[in-house]
Amino acid sequence: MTGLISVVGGAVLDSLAEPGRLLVARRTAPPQFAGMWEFPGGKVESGETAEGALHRELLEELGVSIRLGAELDSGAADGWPLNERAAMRVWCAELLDGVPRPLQDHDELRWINLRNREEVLGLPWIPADFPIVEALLDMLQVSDSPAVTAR
Ligand SMILES: Nc1nc2c([nH]c(=O)n2[C@H]2C[C@H](O)[C@@H](COP(=O)(O)OP(=O)(O)OP(=O)(O)O)O2)c(=O)[nH]1
Repeated sequence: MTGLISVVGGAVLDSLAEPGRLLVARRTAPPQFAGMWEFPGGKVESGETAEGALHRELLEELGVSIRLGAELDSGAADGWPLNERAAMRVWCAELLDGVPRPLQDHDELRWINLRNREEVLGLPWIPADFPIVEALLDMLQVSDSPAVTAR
């Protein structure tokens, strides 16, 4: 146990097999993150698995059910560091049911084109997310698809 707060995020793709677009969400709170883009998700609750938390968060926040693909490898069991107290694990995912809507915590959702690296990285992401977004872009570029279709 590291004592870190566990956060999970979904890199929701238009297709796990042939990813072309990524669903991103603009936060409304807290003030230091309002207006910034992120991977929809949230904190793992007591008694939940990380994957279970991600399913729950995306249902609550976006009203969708998802199929999980591969986890984006951070090289650490806790995932990607967000700050001194929290780390986030991120999974690729695709929609199974529902049309994403900003039901909670976000005021806008957007499908962005993964092939336009400058546009993706030009969004005002939460600062801690930039290395994660870069790793996602790298993974999707180098892979013809198997890396995101597992599970
Ligand atoms: N969901 C999400 N949170 C992120 C990202 N990047 C990042 O630094 N964070 C931070 C923001 C928050 O401090 C924390 C996640 O908390 P949250 O507010 O989304 O969690 P939650 O939905 O469970 O909300 P709550 O119960 O605490 O109100 O992680 C990201 O890409 N997605």
